[in-house]
Amino acid sequence: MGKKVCIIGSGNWGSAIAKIVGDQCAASDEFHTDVHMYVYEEMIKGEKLTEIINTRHENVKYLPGHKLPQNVIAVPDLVEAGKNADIMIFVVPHQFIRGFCEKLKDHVKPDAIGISLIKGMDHTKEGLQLISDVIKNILSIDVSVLMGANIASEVADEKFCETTIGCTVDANGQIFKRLLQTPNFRICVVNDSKTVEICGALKNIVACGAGFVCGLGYGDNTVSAVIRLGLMEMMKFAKAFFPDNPPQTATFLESCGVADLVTTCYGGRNRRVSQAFVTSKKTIEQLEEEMLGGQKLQGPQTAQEVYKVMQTLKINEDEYPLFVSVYNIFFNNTPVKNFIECLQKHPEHM
Ligand SMILES: NC(=O)C1=CN([C@@H]2O[C@H](COP(=O)(O)OP(=O)(O)OC[C@H]3O[C@@H](n4cnc5c(N)ncnc54)[C@H](O)[C@@H]3O)[C@@H](O)[C@H]2O)C=CC1
Ligand SMILES: O=C(CO)COP(=O)(O)O
Repeated sequence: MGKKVCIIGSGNWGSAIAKIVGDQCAASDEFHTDVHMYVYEEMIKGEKLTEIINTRHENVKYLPGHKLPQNVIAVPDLVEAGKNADIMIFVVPHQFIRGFCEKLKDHVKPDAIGISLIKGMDHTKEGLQLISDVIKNILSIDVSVLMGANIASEVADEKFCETTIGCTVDANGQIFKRLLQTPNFRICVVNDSKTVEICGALKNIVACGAGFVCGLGYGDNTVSAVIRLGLMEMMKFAKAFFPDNPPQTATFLESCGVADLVTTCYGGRNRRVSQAFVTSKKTIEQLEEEMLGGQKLQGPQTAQEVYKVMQTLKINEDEYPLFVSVYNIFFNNTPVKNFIECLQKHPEHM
């Protein structure tokens, strides 16, 4: 019969990954051919998005211009989509994951395994929680992560790229590799799962900084400085906030680390929208609406979550000037021209 795979999410990245998963499941005996994809129902010019996907095999809103394999079946009911799945792929904007898991609770197979493609973090009274831990704690299943330099439209175009799977159970990492690796989507599996996930979340804050300096008219040298100083803050953060899981430096050299930073700081939505935030003087909400057509930014909210946890844990803000500056620009009306000061006074140069 093969393992049943379901995809929870159908945005830009969710749809691109559905292309890969659908093709791989159709071609392999290890996996059941039909793939359920949970789709948040919307009306598009009078038609349900799920009906469009199931008849025309295209997600016209979030990944227009790409055919989805016919064995990818859009399901508007979350519980129905996840029911009976052996493998669950979570790929929704991080702000929605807790609510989704609460709905799925008690409706997933006890021996199901999950993988999170979600880049972001959750802030609770106790501090920061990784998205994989949110899923794990609510659904009581093992959860791996997949993060890398993977702009969805390029992956959907089958342009070569690499990615990183972080797992705590080696056998599960290998199942996900067999499910997801293609000639143009090459996967390295590592066991430093938490660091892989932290990289995926924090690089979005750094990309906002890259957008700011581009919008302010600085050059490539400045973007590179943002990338490097951002990476130093990411590494420090991973060490300080997850002391029980010392990060392996090598993990930052995988696709999930430096490579994803470079990709997102040059071509990602966080970089593009943050640049327009400087040049257009519009709000992030307006720009998200105008530039992304329903897709969701993760960087500003992650900056806010990271800042809140620094306050909760009484962490010295001066240790993370870039993260704090991105937060202050988005949420405290700090003029964006001040962003350069966080680079000029960075502790890395003291
Ligand atoms: N798009 C990309 O290039 C990449 C995205 N990612 C990550 O993947 C995750 C998901 O991103 P995307 O698939 O790009 O999503 P997206 O940015 O396209 O977001 C839109 C999705 O959110 C859903 N949605 C909108 N309002 C909703 C609501 N009120 N309740 C529930 N769902 C709602 C929409 O139906 C749609 O599926 C994010 O954490 C992102 O950082 C990771 C790698 C690449
Ligand atoms: O994560 C991504 C590329 O790896 C996409 O980044 P954005 O969300 O900034 O587009």
